[in-house]
Amino acid sequence: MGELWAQMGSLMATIMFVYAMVERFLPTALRDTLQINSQKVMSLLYPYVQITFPEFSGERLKRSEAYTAIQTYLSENSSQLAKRLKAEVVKDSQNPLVLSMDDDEEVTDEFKGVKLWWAASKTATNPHAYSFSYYSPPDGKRYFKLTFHKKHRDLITVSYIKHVLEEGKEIGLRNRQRKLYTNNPSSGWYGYKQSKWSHIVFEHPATFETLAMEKRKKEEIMNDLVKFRNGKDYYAKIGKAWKRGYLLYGPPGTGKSTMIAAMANFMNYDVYDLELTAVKDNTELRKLLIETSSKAIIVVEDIDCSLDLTGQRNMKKENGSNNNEELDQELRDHLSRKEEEEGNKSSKVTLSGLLNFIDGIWSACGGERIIVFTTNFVDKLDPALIRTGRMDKHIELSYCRFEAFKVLAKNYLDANSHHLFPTIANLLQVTNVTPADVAENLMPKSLNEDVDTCLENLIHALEVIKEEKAKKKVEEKDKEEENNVHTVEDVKENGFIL
Ligand SMILES: Nc1ncnc2c1ncn2[C@@H]1O[C@H](COP(=O)(O)OP(=O)(O)OP(=O)(O)O)[C@@H](O)[C@H]1O
Ligand SMILES: [Mg+2]
Repeated sequence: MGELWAQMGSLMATIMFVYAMVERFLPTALRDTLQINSQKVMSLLYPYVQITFPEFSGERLKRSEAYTAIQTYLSENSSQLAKRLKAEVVKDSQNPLVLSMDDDEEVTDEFKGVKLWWAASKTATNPHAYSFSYYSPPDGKRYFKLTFHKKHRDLITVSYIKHVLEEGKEIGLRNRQRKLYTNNPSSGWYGYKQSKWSHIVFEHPATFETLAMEKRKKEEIMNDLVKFRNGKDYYAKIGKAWKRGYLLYGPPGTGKSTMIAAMANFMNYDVYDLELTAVKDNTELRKLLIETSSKAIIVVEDIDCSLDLTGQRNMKKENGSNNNEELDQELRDHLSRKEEEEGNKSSKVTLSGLLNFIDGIWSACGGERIIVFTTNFVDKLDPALIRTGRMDKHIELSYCRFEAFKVLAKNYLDANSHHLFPTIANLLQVTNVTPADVAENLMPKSLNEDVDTCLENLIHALEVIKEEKAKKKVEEKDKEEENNVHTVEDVKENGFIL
């Protein structure tokens, strides 16, 4: 055995010596030929292809999207197989602790029957280069290495990598923490902390299940949303931008804002709450649109109050305090200056600007976006704004009827049925109360209030409303009759013959 080791040692020494001689004395051209041929021999002996995906490519500024997507893909699909895992706290993720494979760990994957190997590695840094330095050596550059047999080159480079990147992005979007954005006034768009939108984590708990609404109507909206979500290819086929507009209208407290939150939770989308009065002009509006991401709901609440879409602002000006004769000149001047200032400050977004925002050429950028407008007065809106194609689906949220009440009773009291339900059903048919009012009455106000007390409270409130309504009706009838009598007396007095 000792002899064998001695022979091995001398063989190695000879090889090293020959290699050094070749390096030193062989002409460069000959050396290159030798190298190419040796690589050919190696590739015959080792028929595998390797692709590396570095964490930072080029300038070390931005993490490579491909690296992040691969990491997410591998965390979800292969981390169960890895023996050594790395735990990272990832910001903006639903589950902040994400496990991924550790450095120098290898996992296998399979694609259409082909086996592949993924390894997480790190380039080594030379510690001697930092031996006299105050700083510790930097971490090596991380990368993923994909290895597969060369006969599957086309399948892997064309289909598999695309599949991994798409799936990784999809998982990332699914696991991300959703955000609620609101637009900043343009004075804050530039400078050190420039941003057009500010955000917080979106945590509204509303769902379609808790939304008080007729079941049929609810299902119709959910089906519409699902169809939209799965419609990427369809929209491309018909040559339409992948977006859909919803107009939610109804009296205050009927659940328009709640429905938007339910939609966002159902679709797993971010919400951009656009405050139009803070947008100076159409150009700013377009810039804001460009900065929105895909998989988002863009909301404009109370559209009738946000913009001069109805000619209201002019009316307000005409009736303004400046016309008051009693005001002295100085005060009038002051008010007119102030109005002018406000006019300059306020939004110059026009109807055509908003229409362009919804379905102009720019609106197609980003894709997969829902635009929602809400209003209390649908009749006040310009028909151009809500025509089909812009606002594709009009949803009326109305007063609370029995079916909606049952959802609220289940949400607030865990009551699926009760002997007081029929009384409530009858009362709801003759009173126009909003789900917000019903919800308020159903909510227990103290620890002593049980289901019976809450339902009785609601019945009492509904009866009061019913009585008031009846009283109002009688008063209106009396007034009408009184007017009729006056008319008859006037006619008599003026000598007309009936
Ligand atoms: N359909 C509903 N289902 C469940 N809860 C509702 C519903 N409508 C109203 N509510 C309750 O009433 C509150 C007010 O509702 P919401 O803010 O959604 O009304 P809105 O229609 O947006 O009113 P506004 O026109 O004043 O903006 C909500 O917090 C919710 O608890
Ligand atoms: Mg609202």
